[in-house]
Amino acid sequence: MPKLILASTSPRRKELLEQVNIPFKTRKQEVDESKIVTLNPKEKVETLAHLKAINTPILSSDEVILSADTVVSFEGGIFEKPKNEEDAFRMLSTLSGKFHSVYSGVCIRSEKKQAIFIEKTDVEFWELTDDEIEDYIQSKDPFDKAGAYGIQTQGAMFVKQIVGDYFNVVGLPISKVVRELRSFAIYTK
Ligand SMILES: Cc1cn([C@H]2C[C@H](O)[C@@H](COP(=O)(O)OP(=O)(O)OP(=O)(O)O)O2)c(=O)[nH]c1=O
Repeated sequence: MPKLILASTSPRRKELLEQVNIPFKTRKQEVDESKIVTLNPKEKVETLAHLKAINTPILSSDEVILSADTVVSFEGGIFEKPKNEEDAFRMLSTLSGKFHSVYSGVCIRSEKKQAIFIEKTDVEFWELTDDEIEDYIQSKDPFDKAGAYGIQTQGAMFVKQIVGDYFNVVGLPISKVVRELRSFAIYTK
């Protein structure tokens, strides 16, 4: 049986694999994300997911590496994790009352083969007041999340509707990941 290695420090990605009962270990990857300067969200998540996968060593021939990258895209701009409170405020006030897209790129690789795919989910936010945004920023929830919100945490209160896979917004389109892992002979328990 091949062994799955999650090349991620994201607690959400770990939880989603646990949720569907796939056995795995984690291995830290080091990638300088600032090197990827493209404004195309699909290209960005695809390149970064690939970079995370190839920067994670395969230590035995039965290992399969899984990595992912998630960004928020709005009117030609890409929102990653906010750098500070001002950055988080800028992102959330820009997304207020509008639809944006969340893109995740996923890369799965073994010694023999590699698969890369992208998933998009559209999210509509209610109109947000400055007070509401400021209170949310004080909770510190935005800072480890692309677009400065967590749909699975307090950021849920901003979401009017979504079109597409909810789990993709959380950072891993888990049902597609499960299907793709089958072609690497990795299965749920
Ligand atoms: C939009 C959104 C993003 N996010 C998260 C998912 C990702 O973890 C994060 C985007 O950062 P990423 O750079 O994709 O991932 P990461 O740095 O957290 O983890 P790693 O590179 O080690 O795999 O934003 C949420 O948790 N909820 C949300 O609603």
